[in-house]
Amino acid sequence: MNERTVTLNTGAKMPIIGLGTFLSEPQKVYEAVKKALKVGYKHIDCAYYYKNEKEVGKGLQECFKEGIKREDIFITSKLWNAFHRSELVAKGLEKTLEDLQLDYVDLYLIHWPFSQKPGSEKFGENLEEVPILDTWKEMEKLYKSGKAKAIGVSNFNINLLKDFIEKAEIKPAVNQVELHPYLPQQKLVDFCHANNIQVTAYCPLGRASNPKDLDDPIINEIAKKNNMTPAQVALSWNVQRNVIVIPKSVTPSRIEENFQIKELNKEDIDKINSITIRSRGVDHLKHLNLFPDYADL
Ligand SMILES: NC(=O)C1=CN([C@@H]2O[C@H](COP(=O)(O)OP(=O)(O)OC[C@H]3O[C@@H](n4cnc5c(N)ncnc54)[C@H](OP(=O)(O)O)[C@@H]3O)[C@@H](O)[C@H]2O)C=CC1
Ligand SMILES: O=C1CO[C@H](CO)[C@@H](O)[C@@H]1O
Repeated sequence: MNERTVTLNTGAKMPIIGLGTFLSEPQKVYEAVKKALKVGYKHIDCAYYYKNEKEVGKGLQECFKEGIKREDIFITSKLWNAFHRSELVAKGLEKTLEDLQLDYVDLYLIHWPFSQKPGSEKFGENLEEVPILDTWKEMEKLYKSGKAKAIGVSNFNINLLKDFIEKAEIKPAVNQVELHPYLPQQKLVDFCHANNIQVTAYCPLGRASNPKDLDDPIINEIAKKNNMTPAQVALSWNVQRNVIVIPKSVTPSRIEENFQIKELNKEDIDKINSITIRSRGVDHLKHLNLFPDYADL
């Protein structure tokens, strides 16, 4: 199952499992990237905001020297909220490319659907209004320049996407949102798929949620029965609905474990779908009070 890919609206294939890098300390992420590519990952999820792209880049370059080909690896990065002004979008990507030591990224996402003043590093400080479609126009230019082989969004709900799909010249290839058994957001996933937008699950192990998906008795029972770990069950569940997963780990054994997923039978999938506990771990938008329909995000 770990060899599966999804096809983007550009025709490119995106590996269904990638390595997440948020909160991965710089020196650890360097080792994590090397370990991941060694055990077969072909996809790394990065962001300017994570402040470790230089070390991700170092790890990638070392792997390329050892024979892994750049074109076989799928790299995602994200435009930080402080680079939404038209004149800053290309600069945001340039900084990322410089840090990653790459000529292009395979996918570049608008990280959040709101803007912060230039120079803002802390989430949610110094908000400012920049029309998101102006930012998107610049993203389209990056796509046309070849520096971003595909472009997409993150943390968009159905309402925000509807407007995009209507007005954007180039439609978003991907929407990256929080998805795990305690936050399935099936309506959003279905909407994206119906509109040829692939979906990436962040926090696929429920890192920020409370209660924890990985402690759930149903997930644990299914794991035990199938000789899997709870993490593998949570990842397989998303992959089996064609959702890309980007579990983060800096622990070598977990990096390997998260790549060894197995097909669950329909009965197990139905059981996971019958779980009614809901928990959103990343709920900044609620606190910023920016989107009245946040609940749908
Ligand atoms: N677009 C966006 O706004 C967002 C994007 N992201 C992206 O999604 C990625 C994944 O989400 P993230 O928030 O990191 O959360 P995850 O759900 O991937 O959980 C990561 C946590 O789980 C631990 N872990 C990893 N593997 C296992 C395992 N097999 N068993 C038990 N625990 C495990 C990790 O610990 P350890 O490392 O110590 O092994 C880490 O503490 C991010 O790293 C980032 O790339 C995340 C949030 C928001
Ligand atoms: O990518 C991200 C990682 O997770 C954070 C929340 O804990 C988000 O704020 C951020 O967008």
